Amino acid sequence: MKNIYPFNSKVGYGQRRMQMQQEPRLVWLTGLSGSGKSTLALRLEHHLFHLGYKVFLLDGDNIRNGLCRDLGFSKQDRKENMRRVAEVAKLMLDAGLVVICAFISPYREERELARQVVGPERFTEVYINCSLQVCEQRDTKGLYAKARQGLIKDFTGISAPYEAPQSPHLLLRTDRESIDDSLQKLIAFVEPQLRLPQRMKAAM
Ligand SMILES: Nc1ncnc2c1ncn2[C@@H]1O[C@H](COP(=O)(O)OS(=O)(=O)O)[C@@H](OP(=O)(O)O)[C@H]1O
Ligand SMILES: Nc1ncnc2c1ncn2[C@@H]1O[C@H](COP(=O)(O)OP(=O)(O)O)[C@@H](O)[C@H]1O
Repeated sequence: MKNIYPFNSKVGYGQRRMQMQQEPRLVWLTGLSGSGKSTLALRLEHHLFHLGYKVFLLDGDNIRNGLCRDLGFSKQDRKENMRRVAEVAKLMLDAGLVVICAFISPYREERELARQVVGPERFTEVYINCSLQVCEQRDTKGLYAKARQGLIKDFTGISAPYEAPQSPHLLLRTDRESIDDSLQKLIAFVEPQLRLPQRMKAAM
């Protein structure tokens, strides 16, 4: 790094958490296209918002419409996609927010990079596990059909790899349970992680 002089804010991280009354955390949803990432992420965001949490969702399709519109789906581009998203998520966590990320994020190495960028203690990995067969049957956007016809290259699960998490914090079998069941498990796992310790609540 040349001629760059990063500096620290005069506002401490503890002060921000107290003002926001929450533990900033990145909830990272990974899984195949059509596995249920967006469905669950949207509902989790909505639920947490109405409980009073300051929460924001970053979703692949939306981010690729702006910040990452110059990126495709080669391994290199997916890696850059993850790097940018992880850096943005870090800033949002540092500002005190709860962040939900919904990205296929097919490479273990890239998910690990995201974990390191934001700090492992603030990172919760949720594996949205749905068989390729069921995702393909759902084919909510018609992308699998196009991929099978060779109209989309590097399509995850068809012509590009998906490396499943080996020890996710939470695993949801969305091909075997209802949306409500998956959502309840997700909320029950995540929400307690967002509560400030009692002593910090008392300090406000
Ligand atoms: N080749 C290929 N492979 C996978 N997905 C594709 C592809 N081309 C377009 N799409 C659409 O892009 C969405 C995935 O974007 P992500 O940013 O989550 O992908 S990645 O994390 O960089 O792998 C994905 O959204 P989801 O279906 O919500 O996962 C698709 O709508
Ligand atoms: N348990 C479940 N969790 C999430 N989605 C589910 C579940 N069961 C069925 N679905 C359906 O699967 C589809 C998932 O699509 P989507 O959320 O767009 O996936 P992704 O964002 O991973 O591409 C939706 O049509 C949804 O209604």
